[in-house]
Parts: sequence; C-alpha cells; structure tokens
Amino acid sequence: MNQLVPRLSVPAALALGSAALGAAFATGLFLGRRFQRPQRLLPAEDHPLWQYLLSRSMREHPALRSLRLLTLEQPQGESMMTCEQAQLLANLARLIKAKKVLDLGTFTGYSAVALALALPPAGRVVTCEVDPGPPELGRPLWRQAEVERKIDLRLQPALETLDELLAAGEAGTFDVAVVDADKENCVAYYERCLQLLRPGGMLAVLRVLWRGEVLRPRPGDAEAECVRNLNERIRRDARVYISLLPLGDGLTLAFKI
Ligand SMILES: C[S@@+](CC[C@H](N)C(=O)[O-])C[C@H]1O[C@@H](n2cnc3c(N)ncnc32)[C@H](O)[C@@H]1O
Repeated sequence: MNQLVPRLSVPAALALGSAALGAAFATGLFLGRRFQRPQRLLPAEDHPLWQYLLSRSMREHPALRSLRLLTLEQPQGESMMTCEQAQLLANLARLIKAKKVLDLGTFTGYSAVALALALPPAGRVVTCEVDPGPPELGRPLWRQAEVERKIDLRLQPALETLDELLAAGEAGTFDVAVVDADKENCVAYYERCLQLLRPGGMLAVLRVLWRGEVLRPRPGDAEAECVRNLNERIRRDARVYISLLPLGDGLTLAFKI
C-alpha cells in the first residue's frame, strides 16, 4: 500500500501555525493599505533631498530663525507654519506690494513676523490670538526683527476681530489674509476675510489636508469635516482663482478676482 508522503517536511501543527500567521500578515497588509492615512505628500523634513531644497532656498532673517527655533522647543511647536510656507507667503505679499495683512492664529508670531518683514515701513499685520502666552514668548524676537511696531496683536477670538474690522469699514482694504486658527470656524473666517480683501488680494488657508483626514474623516471628527467643507466651498467659489499646494499639511492660495 502506498504510504501518503507529507508534502511539507514540517510537523502539521507547525505548518498550520505558519499558515495562520501568513494569513494574518496578509490581512494586516491589506487592511493597512486600505485604512492607512497619509500624513504628508512631500518627503519628511529630515530627508536629505528636502534638507537640500531648504538649504538652497531659505533666506530666513536671523531673528525669524531664532523665533522658529524657540517655537520648536515649545510643547505645541509643531503647529507653527513651516519656514518654506512663510517664505512663499512673504514673497507673494512682496509681489502684490502688500501693505495690510490679516493673520488668524498668531501663536508665537512666526507668520506675523515673516509677513511684517515683507511689508514697507508703514505696513501693518493685524494678528489674532486667544492665548496670550505664545505671543508674549515670541515678542522679544518681533522686536529683534524690528517689526514689532508693524504687528497689531488682537487678543480675542478672531471672529470678533474680523467683525470689528468689517464694522469699522475696512472691507476691501487688506492685501493678504492668512487663515491658520481653529478649524471649526474656518468657513466663517474664509467668508469674512474675502470681504476684507481687496480685488487682487491673496487669501492663504493652512492645513487644508488635515494630516490626510480629509480623505475619510473619522465619525465625529468635526475639524476634518470643517476642513473638507471649506475645501469644497473654495473649489466651487467663482470669486477666486485657486491653487492647493502640498506644502506642509496643505496650503490653499485663493486670489480674489
Ligand atoms: C496653528 S497655530 C498658528 C500658527 C502661526 N500662524 C505660526 O505661524 O506659527 C493656531 C493658533 O490659533 C490660535 N487660536 C485658536 N482658536 C482661535 C480663535 N478662535 N481666535 C484666534 N486664535 C485662535 C491658537 O491659540 C494657536 O495659537
């Protein structure tokens, strides 16, 4: 009688165990691919090519650099605008000869200082913040950059400041608006900033990819929903020309027609 020859040269229990592990691994890979949430589109900041890009393009004022390094030491330091984003916005502000800028979400003032440096001596950055701590920390470096007098810090919810500016008749007088405060109000910020901008003015919205969550927000993730709604609104908005750049966590530029 023919004896059944085992097809594997390992005991059955071990073979079964390996098969189960293999199946689990494959399922993990599949689910991992399916539910993986992309964090960023560009290489990591410590990637040599990204470092090369920064080293060949960044022209950071020494006080601005000190402010960035100081901010990175703080617990929420990562919420600062990235240096290449700030430099791009400052260059665009120069290009359109900006004099009046709105900055929603001051934090330690990195974006406010970068923009103030791009303005002529009589230029003004109205910057909005609810937490007095971070601007207080950054203020000595605003002074060192010699832009402190250009920065008008409003310590109250940004919506209140925007409504005050509209009530004071400043609609259509700002050249640049940067929206980088809380996400729950981002649609209201967008609409008010658009009113405050002059035709040809530029509106920048930060973090529009929301760490990839815009693809498929988790149930109850109000911030991701708000960002998605704003992105959709901007896409359909015939009042602006737009670009969405993959810099940082996504940067939308909307130019008022
Ligand atoms: C992402 S950070 C801003 C980063 C800053 N633009 C920079 O370049 O470093 C967001 C800031 O918005 C502030 N913020 C949150 N809710 C706000 C509100 N309702 N009005 C004004 N500022 C607010 C936070 O306290 C925080 O400092």
